Amino acid sequence: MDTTTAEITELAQPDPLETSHLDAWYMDDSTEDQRLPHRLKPNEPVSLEHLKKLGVVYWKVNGEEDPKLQAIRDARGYSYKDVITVSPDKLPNYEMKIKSFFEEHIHSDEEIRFVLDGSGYFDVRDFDERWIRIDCRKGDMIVLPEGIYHRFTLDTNNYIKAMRLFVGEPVWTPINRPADEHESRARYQSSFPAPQLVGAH
Ligand SMILES: CSCCC(=O)C(=O)O
Ligand SMILES: [Fe+2]
Repeated sequence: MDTTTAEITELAQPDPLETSHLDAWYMDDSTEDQRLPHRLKPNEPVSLEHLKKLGVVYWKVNGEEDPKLQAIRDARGYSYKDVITVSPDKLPNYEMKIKSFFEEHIHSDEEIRFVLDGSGYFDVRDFDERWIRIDCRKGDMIVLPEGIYHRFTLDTNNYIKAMRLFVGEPVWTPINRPADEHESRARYQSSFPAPQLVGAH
């Protein structure tokens, strides 16, 4: 059965906040192993609603055959896809790659990942610079917007397999912090401005 344009548009909407579950939390400052959860005690969760304000988009996708995947690709123009496996024995130059994934950086495009297997953490900076850790597992699809400061690490399972999507020819180049003068950073800040804190208390 063909999917109509209206159906594609509907399926590609970010999941309704009340039905989505994505575990995210503010990180502690400990310099212990980056693969540990680094939750605050007590835990300070971060809602999907908050992530949305930072420009992070999320869907739950039920495998590669889920029509939602194709609908999202069609609606957002994700023409390119490949699959990356990050684990000590599957990723060439593993140590170097892992190190560069965890350097705080931005990109001049969205970073789109659909987790096919395993798990890992995407960390993004909040408006006030605090690190938010996002626990991504099988079935989670997230988009980090152009210009957001972020990094990635495996968790203690040391394994993730993810589909990477892109509009057109992929550019994976990280622009390491400081990138405050980069045009993608400026675009990010105008698209997702920090909420006005004056008078908030
Ligand atoms: C989960 S994909 C592996 C990490 C990655 O591709 C990246 O940080 O750019
Ligand atoms: Fe990145």
